[in-house]
Amino acid sequence: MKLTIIGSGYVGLTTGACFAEAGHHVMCVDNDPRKIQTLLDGNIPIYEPGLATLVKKNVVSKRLQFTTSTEDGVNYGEVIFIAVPTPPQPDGSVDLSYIEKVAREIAVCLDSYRVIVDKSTVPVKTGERVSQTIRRYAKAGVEFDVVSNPEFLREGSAVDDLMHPDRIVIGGNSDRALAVMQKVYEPFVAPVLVTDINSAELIKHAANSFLALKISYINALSEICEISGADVEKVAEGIGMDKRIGRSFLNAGLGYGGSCFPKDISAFIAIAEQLGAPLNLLKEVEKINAHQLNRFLQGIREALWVLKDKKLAVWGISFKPNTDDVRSSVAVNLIEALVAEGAKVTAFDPKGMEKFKELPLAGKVTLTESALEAARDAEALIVATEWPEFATVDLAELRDVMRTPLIFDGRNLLDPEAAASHGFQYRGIGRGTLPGLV
Ligand SMILES: NC(=O)C1=CN([C@@H]2O[C@H](COP(=O)(O)OP(=O)(O)OC[C@H]3O[C@@H](n4cnc5c(N)ncnc54)[C@H](O)[C@@H]3O)[C@@H](O)[C@H]2O)C=CC1
Ligand SMILES: O=C(O)[C@H]1O[C@H](OP(=O)(O)OP(=O)(O)OC[C@H]2O[C@@H](n3ccc(=O)[nH]c3=O)[C@H](O)[C@@H]2O)[C@H](O)[C@@H](O)[C@@H]1O
Repeated sequence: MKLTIIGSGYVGLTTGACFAEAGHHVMCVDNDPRKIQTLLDGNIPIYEPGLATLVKKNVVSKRLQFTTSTEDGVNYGEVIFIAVPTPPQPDGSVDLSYIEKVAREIAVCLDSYRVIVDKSTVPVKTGERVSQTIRRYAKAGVEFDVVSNPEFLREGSAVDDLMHPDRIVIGGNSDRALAVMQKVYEPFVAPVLVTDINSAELIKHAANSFLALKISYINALSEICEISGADVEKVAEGIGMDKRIGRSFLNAGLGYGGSCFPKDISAFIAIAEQLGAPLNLLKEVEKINAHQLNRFLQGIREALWVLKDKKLAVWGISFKPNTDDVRSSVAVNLIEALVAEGAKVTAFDPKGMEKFKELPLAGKVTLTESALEAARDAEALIVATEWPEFATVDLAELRDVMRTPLIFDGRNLLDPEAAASHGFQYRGIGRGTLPGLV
């Protein structure tokens, strides 16, 4: 099939490449000419494991192409996916202006029947507005259907998530459009759940919110563990062994970040309130998330007494491992707080430093070539992102390069006993009874 994707960012590009890999012909559109030029030059604007190979292969086989022209895209694809940003507004609700603009842009180019699919994460009832907008701006009599097909990929494992999804959700109110969508997903072996548009939109916000709720639950427990002398890692294991609960998303840490959870949870709260069915439970999830970073910072202050002019090493800048994405990264928020208190921060991230350099904060931080280099002469080391390579660092060497042996492990990545045996004072998250506590 011929498919078009409007918005060639994280979701658009990874989805486009995977659709092409599955045998479709895909045109990816973006209104950022620099992004499209980068792609036409054979470069990939994001780091995502496996993506570069997939894009190159499908460009060579001419299954994947790039353009800045929405008109070309609308003429090309039988199905037009919308994958543009849905950023938060100051009040937490979603800025839907990108979606509305694309709806108008598609409408004026429509000449014959198309299925228009919303892949961006949007509040319930957005599909209805997209449909009304297209109808208003399109030529009289032109046929189209709007479908909601939310995306569940995770950054860092996007290619695998897209090629082998847990489920595919298709929300539509027309049999004609649903039949087209079944054809789009025919090459993928995954259960398909067909719903109405509103339910599909709601599933996306509800799924992300539930995952965030799980994280906040274990983070709230981590505080009790610290006070009572229990170990949150064991508690998570014990809870997670119950199949009804599951161990995943019970990693205590600095809280959730990234370009999706923070904005999607606040968006869900806002739309629920707007519809008259407030989700106060999620307000608590947000509070716990903010409290977790504040608590961690307080622990650093208590141990170091004064942060001003102290040299602090931070390992990890990206919002999670295996991505270069630093959008709404808790690691960045942490660095910002340390810098604001006058600390001299030295940081290293395997992939996230280039994108970090685009932020004004980067001018106030020393970036290094390696994790050990960041830790040289540091008075404390803070682990902010759980890159696997940090876990295998030679602790003896680390002890040698650091000025004073303090580790604050915001992701429970290092082995506390090994750290203690190398003379470190170690503080993790919710690891109350462990040796060598700071
Ligand atoms: N990043 C992720 O892991 C996931 C994101 N989502 C959702 O997908 C949507 C997109 O997110 P990302 O891909 O991360 O955003 P992004 O910012 O990486 O990409 C969006 C792209 O859309 C382009 N764009 C904006 N307006 C346009 C227009 N009028 N015409 C053509 N292109 C236009 C931008 O230039 C940008 O390249 C959001 O709603 C997000 O919540 C859903 C699942 C996963
Ligand atoms: O809507 C989206 O954009 C996506 O949001 C998340 O994916 P992503 O943000 O890429 O990454 P996650 O692995 O979910 O991690 C999100 C945040 O939660 C944190 N986290 C995750 C798991 C955990 O146990 N503990 C924890 O603190 C991570 O450090 C990270 O800051 C969801 O997992 C995807 O299913 C969804 O498609």
